[in-house]
Amino acid sequence: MDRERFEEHLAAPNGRGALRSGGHDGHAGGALCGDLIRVSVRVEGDRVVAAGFEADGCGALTAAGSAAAYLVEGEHLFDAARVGTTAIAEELGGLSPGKLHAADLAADALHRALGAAARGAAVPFDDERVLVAMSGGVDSAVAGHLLRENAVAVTLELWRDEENDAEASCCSADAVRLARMVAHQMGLPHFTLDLRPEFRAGVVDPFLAGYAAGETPNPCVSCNGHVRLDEMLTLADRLGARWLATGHYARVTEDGLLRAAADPAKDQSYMLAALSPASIARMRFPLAELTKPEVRAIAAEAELPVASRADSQDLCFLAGTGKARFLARHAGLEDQPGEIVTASGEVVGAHQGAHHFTVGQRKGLGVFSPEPLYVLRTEGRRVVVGSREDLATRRVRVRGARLHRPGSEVDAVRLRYHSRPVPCRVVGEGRSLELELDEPFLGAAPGQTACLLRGDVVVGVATITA
Ligand SMILES: Nc1ncnc2c1ncn2[C@@H]1O[C@H](COP(=O)(O)OP(=O)(O)OP(=O)(O)O)[C@@H](O)[C@H]1O
Repeated sequence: MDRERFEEHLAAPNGRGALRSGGHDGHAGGALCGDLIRVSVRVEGDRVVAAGFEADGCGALTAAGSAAAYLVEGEHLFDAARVGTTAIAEELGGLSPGKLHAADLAADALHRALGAAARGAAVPFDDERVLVAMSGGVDSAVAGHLLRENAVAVTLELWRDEENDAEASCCSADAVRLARMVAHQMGLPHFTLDLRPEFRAGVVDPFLAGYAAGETPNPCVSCNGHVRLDEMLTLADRLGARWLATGHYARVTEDGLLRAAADPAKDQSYMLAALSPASIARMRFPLAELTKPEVRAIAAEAELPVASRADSQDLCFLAGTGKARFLARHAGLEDQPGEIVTASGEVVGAHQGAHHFTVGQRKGLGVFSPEPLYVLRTEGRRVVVGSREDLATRRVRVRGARLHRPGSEVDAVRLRYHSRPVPCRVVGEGRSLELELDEPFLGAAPGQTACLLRGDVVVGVATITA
């Protein structure tokens, strides 16, 4: 460690107290670690014209804030967005492992400030440039790697609360740091975009309302369709990027519709079903033709530090919490005991709360029966169960339908993320439709997405209704 640069930054910090107003702020640290830092930048066009910081903590934090402000002021926005923990530590002549935390916090704050400022930036348009959505997972890291010649990276902060529900998930600060490190290792500019208010209003609140109304909502479909990809496309405009790429497994047809990925086991077109054709026209899915083992092999070959990182398993905001606790905390959906009854009204058991059940559910009913029993529906506090035959349906009503092709072209529907498409016919017109299925389907749950297909091409989307 070379103390000289460190001491210089400490003795005469660059930009300390600067930009109390007129810039965009990013904050990092908190009560837990005892260090707090604000970094501010003012961006005009494609340049960082001013930078400043304020730090409350150890000397290393002040030096790191000063280094961050010094490294980005006067720089092109993309060069500023290439400054991370390593560059800050290097500017300080190297930091001991104990002090590296200060550089991490300064980089966190800097990237939040750059992300906020980027929403008002105006970088000249480049037909080849692609904004890559990097979550800190292996899929999007490989997407970034494959497009690295023309890529700029962004990571979204979607959810964080006092009890840190999602500390292990794609939305947490750790995942943002990891994504930033991977992007910087590839030489890419990286931005952190704080979408917590939009995510709360557009995804979490409707999710909570859906459960409160006895439905089983599909938050990832609405997040992709109406929140995160729209916001990233707007950012792409600001950063002069024509394209937006993600690590989803999906394809785009020549006439601009979504199509299932080459690997049916990984296909995520269902999760993207609510994307508008205008958005699809700007999307790139570099993993479209790959299998997961191929993606991991590319990551290992390129020595990406996330090559063996586990896939995400749950909704990002539920990680570390579980649905029941989340619903109790955020929607006040406390357990309310009730009866489990058959369709004819016979009481066959008891439960702790109807919101724990989904139409089609078989496990966890706690009812002894010679024949398997399934949840048919919930009625207030009562959970109605029945046989497989009772559950099977050949008619499904949907609401909020949006078709990109005439209804007569729909030949199948996927009624759950991992279920097989069922051949069907659309009856009716407008936003409320009926689907006549060629074969019975078990467990069409109100609130879930109905992904309307022609072959393996997504030609429409709707929500299953009661
Ligand atoms: N917080 C985030 N910030 C930026 N992009 C994200 C974020 N979360 C997800 N994405 C984008 O959406 C894609 C699909 O997200 P999903 O949550 O399904 O993760 P995944 O399939 O486990 O992918 P990955 O391995 O990249 O995390 C990701 O590959 C990434 O491009």
